[in-house]
Amino acid sequence: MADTKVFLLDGGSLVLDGFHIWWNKGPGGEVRFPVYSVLVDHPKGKFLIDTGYDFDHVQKVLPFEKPQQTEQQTIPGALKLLGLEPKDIDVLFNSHFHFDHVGGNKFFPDTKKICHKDELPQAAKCQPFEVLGYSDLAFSSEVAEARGMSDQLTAGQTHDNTKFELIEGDVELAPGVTLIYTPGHTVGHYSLLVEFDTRRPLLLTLDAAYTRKNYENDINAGFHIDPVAGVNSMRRLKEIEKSKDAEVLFSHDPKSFKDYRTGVNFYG
Ligand SMILES: Cc1ncc2c(c1O)COC2=O
Ligand SMILES: [Zn+2]
Ligand SMILES: [Zn+2]
Ligand SMILES: [Zn+2]
Repeated sequence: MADTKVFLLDGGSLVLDGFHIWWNKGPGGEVRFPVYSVLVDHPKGKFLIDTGYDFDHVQKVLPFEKPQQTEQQTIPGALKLLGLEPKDIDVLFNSHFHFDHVGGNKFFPDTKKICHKDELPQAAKCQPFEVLGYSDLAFSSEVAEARGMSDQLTAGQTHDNTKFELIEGDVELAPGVTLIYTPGHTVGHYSLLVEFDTRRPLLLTLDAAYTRKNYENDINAGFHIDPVAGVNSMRRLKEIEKSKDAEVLFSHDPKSFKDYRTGVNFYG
């Protein structure tokens, strides 16, 4: 059987203050960090994990994050680089519903979508300090309506073509492709473990650890719903890293991202 391939779809970058990236630690000052999505090209299908941010949304709602994104760093542009279109994706999984992970969901009306069972109701009725994170609601007409923001929906989006299959706990999406439940950053956050025939596994923390510094020092990002759960999730990921001898990739690490394989380069 052909081996699994993992592509990182470069989604451009954003800016946050260092105290948001490393909560209570810093250092402060502007930090420009990468945003990417993950395409797992598996013999059983093409699985897309997250869809980056929508440039217009960030410009309008979070202009202070100074979005930088070329056409090729949109989801359709990144897929086109691989000779693919949104309709070629079999399953779209959102690690969580922060705006920098759902911005391209609207391109997948006919794709099976999956998320954690608690993430959807949380986005529909979130804590006051989560409003910015859960600010792009165009991934779900149900959530947009619940938050009184149906104006964010594009023409043609309905309950039916924005509905999600709900999961809980660790779930195997396909043989060797495991969603690891890592709550803390959000109630329903997931990390991703991909195992291969011909190389060591990849453990993608996604937002359970923005950077290596967060991960190695058990430092939460400034955005979290439960920092104790967040620390426990990082500790669990380190156990998995050890037991699987996995290569760890972080979601928003300016230093590490420079060495990550993006574009047509893949892991596998
Ligand atoms: C990158 C990112 N992730 C989460 C949040 C924000 C971000 O910029 C702002 O408010 C949030 O909850
Ligand atoms: Zn997040
Ligand atoms: Zn309705
Ligand atoms: Zn993020």
